[in-house]
Amino acid sequence: MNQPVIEMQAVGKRYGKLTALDEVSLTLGEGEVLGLMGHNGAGKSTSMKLILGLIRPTSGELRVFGHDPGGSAANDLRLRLGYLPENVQFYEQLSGFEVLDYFARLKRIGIGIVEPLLERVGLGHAMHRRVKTYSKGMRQRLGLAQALIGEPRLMLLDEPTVGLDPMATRDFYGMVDELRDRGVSVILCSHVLPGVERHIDRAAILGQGRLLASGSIDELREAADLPLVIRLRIARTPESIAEALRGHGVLARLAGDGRIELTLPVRAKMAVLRELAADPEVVDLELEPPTLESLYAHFDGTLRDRVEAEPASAAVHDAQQGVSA
Ligand SMILES: Nc1ncnc2c1ncn2[C@@H]1O[C@H](COP(=O)(O)OP(=O)(O)OP(=O)(O)O)[C@@H](O)[C@H]1O
Repeated sequence: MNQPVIEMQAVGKRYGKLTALDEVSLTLGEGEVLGLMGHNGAGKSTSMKLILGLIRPTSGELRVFGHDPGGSAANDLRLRLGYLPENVQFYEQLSGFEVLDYFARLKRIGIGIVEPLLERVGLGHAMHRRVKTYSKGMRQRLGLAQALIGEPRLMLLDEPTVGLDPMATRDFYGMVDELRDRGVSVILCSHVLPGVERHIDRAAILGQGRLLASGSIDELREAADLPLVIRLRIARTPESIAEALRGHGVLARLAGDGRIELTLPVRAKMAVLRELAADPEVVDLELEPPTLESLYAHFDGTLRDRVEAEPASAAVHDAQQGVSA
């Protein structure tokens, strides 16, 4: 396997007594898109700042393209990184062209890249308009163009689609897909974003600085073992359907749109589908595997369980220490 673009081994970051990141281990390969998810204060921005070399870990080992991002290779590394911060701000009086020209000069990249880059993010038509006239989606495109200066091999995108309408969000993910196709590695940092799962290879879920789960969506689905939902168009009562599928662990209820919603264990999927396919009264059915949102809620729930269990286990530990002392 090629050298990972990012290698985090038991990385910790403390601010005084506060543990912002607690022994987090993660890798990111070339051309991989990772969704870094977590609630407010989970440690997402801290992870980004560590990777960017803006802060140093308190413990553990972090390598970006094989180097310490806060070490002597930091300047070279930054040329290979692109960063789109949350709520990106620009000089409002400048045009999109002038903004990008300014950032290109900071990175010591020739002005010749500015126009093609603005075209690439769909701002060609507005490049000479002042930023203050740009919509949220246009500002976000400009932010992406800024992050793309110098053709970075690793992009860090912080909450990139917050506030974008569905079309602008779709366009934005289209650009992420394009980056992946070019072999660029991407970290999409977010609270959970609807629809993001199609555009990421793996998700990592942080909670209170700990890595609660990481893997492909399929791996997370398997680990979470959440029930599957099947929605049926059929002129029968939920009770009669549950009765017909007895033995498969199926729950049935009438959904708001008149469909019947079945909830069942994943292991019963094929057996239930075969029975439904053979039933002439089933007009239509939709399969709804657990979404990233429900997986996130599941793993975030495990954090709450752990935190609730911890005082008890700590008390047991203290008690045991007391006995042995
Ligand atoms: N410079 C700092 N000094 C002290 N504590 C900090 C500092 N930066 C972050 N923290 C704390 O570290 C924890 C993780 O913060 P971080 O910004 O990484 O969270 P986040 O997941 O990005 O949250 P959000 O979604 O709100 O941006 C929080 O408890 C935060 O208060």
